[in-house]
Order: sequence, then C-alpha cells, then structure tokens
Amino acid sequence: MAHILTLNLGSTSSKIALFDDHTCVITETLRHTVEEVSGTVEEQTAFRLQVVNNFLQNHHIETFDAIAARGGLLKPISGGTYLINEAMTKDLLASKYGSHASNISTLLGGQLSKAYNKPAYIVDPVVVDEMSPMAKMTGLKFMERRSIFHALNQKAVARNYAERINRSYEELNLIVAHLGGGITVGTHAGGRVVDVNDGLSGEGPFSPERAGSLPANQLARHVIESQLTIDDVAKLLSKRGGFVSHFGTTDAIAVEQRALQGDAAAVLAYEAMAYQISKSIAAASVYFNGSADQIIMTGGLAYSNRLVNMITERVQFIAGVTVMPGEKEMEALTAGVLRVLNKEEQPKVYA
Ligand SMILES: Nc1ncnc2c1ncn2[C@@H]1O[C@H](COP(=O)(O)OP(=O)(O)O)[C@@H](O)[C@H]1O
Ligand SMILES: CCCC(=O)OP(=O)(O)O
Repeated sequence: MAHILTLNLGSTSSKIALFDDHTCVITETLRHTVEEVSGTVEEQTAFRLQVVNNFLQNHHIETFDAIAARGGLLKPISGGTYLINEAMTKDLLASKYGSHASNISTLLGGQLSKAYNKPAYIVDPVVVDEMSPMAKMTGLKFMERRSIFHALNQKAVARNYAERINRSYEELNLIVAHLGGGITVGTHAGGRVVDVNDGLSGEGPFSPERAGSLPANQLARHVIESQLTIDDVAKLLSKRGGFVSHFGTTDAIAVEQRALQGDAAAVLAYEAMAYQISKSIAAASVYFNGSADQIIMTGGLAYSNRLVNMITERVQFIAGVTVMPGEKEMEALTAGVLRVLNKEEQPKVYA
C-alpha cells in the first residue's frame, strides 16, 4: 500500500490529505482570509509550508511514499502526471506564466520532495491545453486565448459523471462549470476541453475573487490612468475582482448570508454572478449547436442551493443539470500519482 501526501492549495483555501492508496485517511481544509493569501511567492510559500507542517505534526505523520501536488501555471501542456523537476520550479519561481496559488502547491511539493527524499508529482495542471484552434482565435492577429482552468476537477467530475451513467467520458458532450474562488466553464467534447474561459485573465463570469469579462476600453483607460503595472493588472483581474471588489471578501457564504438578510447589494451581486455563469454555460452549448448531454456544476459554490437553483432555472432548456458540489481534486491527484507508482503510466517530463 502506498501512502500519498496530497496538497491542493487553492486561491481561498488549503486542502491537505493523507491517502492510503485510494482511501483518504486524514484530510483538512483551511479557509484563508484575503490578507493571508496576498503575499509574495516567498511569503505565500512560507505561509502554506507552515500550514502543511502543522498538518504533518498534528497528525504525527513522519513519512510517506510520494507527494501529489496541484499543478501550477506552467507552459501549455497535455494532461497527465508529471514529476516535479527543476525546469518546473524555475518557471514557477519566476512566475513566468503568471501567478496563482497552484504555483505554490507545486513549489511546496518540490520542497517537501527534497526534505523527505520522496518523489513529488503534479497531475492535470491548470494549463492543460486541448482548446480548438477556432476557440483560441481572437480578433487581434497577435493575441490568442489561453487554456487556464480547473482542469483537474473538471476532468475528474466529468469522468465521474460518465461512470455514474455507464458511459465513457470520450463519447459524451458535457458542459462543466467549476464554481470556486475562480470560475471556469469548460466545453468537453468527446473527452477534450475544446473551449473554456481563462480563469485568471478577465474572461467569463465574475467570481468570489475574479473580475470576469470586462469592457476592454474601460479597462485600458483605468490601467493607463492609474498607471498600473502588468503585475497590478494580473492582481486586479485575478485577486481583487468579484466579491472582493464589491464586499472585500472571497467568502460566498458570507455574501449569501447578507443577501438572505435583505442587503440589496448582496442580492444583486449574487443574481449577477448567477446570470453571468448561466450566460457562459449557454455560450458553451453553441459548440454542440445548442445542446449537450449534460451540464455539471461543481466547486465550493455548488454547495449553495440558492445559486445552483438560480443557474438551473436559466440553463435547463439546454440539457439536464447535475450538481457535484466541492471537488474531486484530492482523489484525482492521488489517483494520477498511484497510476505512476503502480507503473500503469509513465510520468511525463516537463522540459
Ligand atoms: N455551503 C456553501 N455555500 C455557498 N458557498 C460556499 C459553500 N461552501 C463553500 N463556499 C464558497 O466556495 C468558495 C470556495 O470554493 P472552492 O472550490 O473551495 O475554492 P478554491 O477555488 O479556493 O479551491 C468560497 O467563496 C466559499 O465561501
Ligand atoms: C488558474 C485557474 C484555476 C483557478 O482559478 O483555481 P482557483 O479557483 O483554485 O483559484
């Protein structure tokens, strides 16, 4: 039996678990405030390392066989399990392809691999790229859309749904909406995510902390007038948008609570987010000429019946709706590493 330490550091939370093969024996989810997750790469790595060390100490875990870590912003690559190596670490330390909590996951996986002398892997990182050329094209010759999304969870829940109905993922046409700190809506055509909004760069619905699609001209004017740097813009779009901009929190439960108490701003923001998610789902259906085999909603926000019902009302004309709240990321990370440890799959190499 293999003991796997599984690390999934998200934008609003840290999820850490110990698995015995596919069985999760210990798990913890820590929710973080905006301040806690706002530091530099070094500050974030130190903060999240402390969180992982506390987990190991509290549960008297002295060793394990391998580490499964969420994969960060690397160059666009195919799905699969990759050994964390120096080339990855170098790109992530330099934030070469952008900055996101998943970068810290991979970096910490690498650090712990050295400290414990055990291999560390990432599985289906956020940069898995299966986008169709048609979806990548923009109206500017020098600009292409990027595939940056919750690849791990979207694929895991899509496969899980296919299993439930005794079909194969590869024969289904699905729309998967991951509703978390960031929101991405993927078009899964025959087992490939042929279109999806870039979860970090001002595309798609706004979310607890993402700005979502913005009027480009107004954004450009704001950037110039406020003399923002590239890093400022990335932060504005990916860390300071959505509920953070409107209410100063990434906590959708708190915003929903305000809405339930009759706070008009919170009612409107919740409605607007549901409307934008619904529009993205409807837009995704166009790839399948307006239909799909199923719409799946997943992620932390999918625990909210209020939000899910608001979206379902608007999109159920397209296809049936299945809600799989939370995420299957921990299981999917572990399964990817077990496939390598059990020699069912060769680990891929990031060069
Ligand atoms: N029961 C719930 N009802 C509404 N929102 C929820 C619920 N549980 C978690 N959330 C919200 O989901 C978001 C986090 O989603 P999650 O998928 O865990 O995020 P991350 O992107 O950090 O992995 C937060 O805004 C959190 O408040
Ligand atoms: C980088 C795209 C995936 C994403 O947005 O993840 P979080 O919701 O965990 O921030």
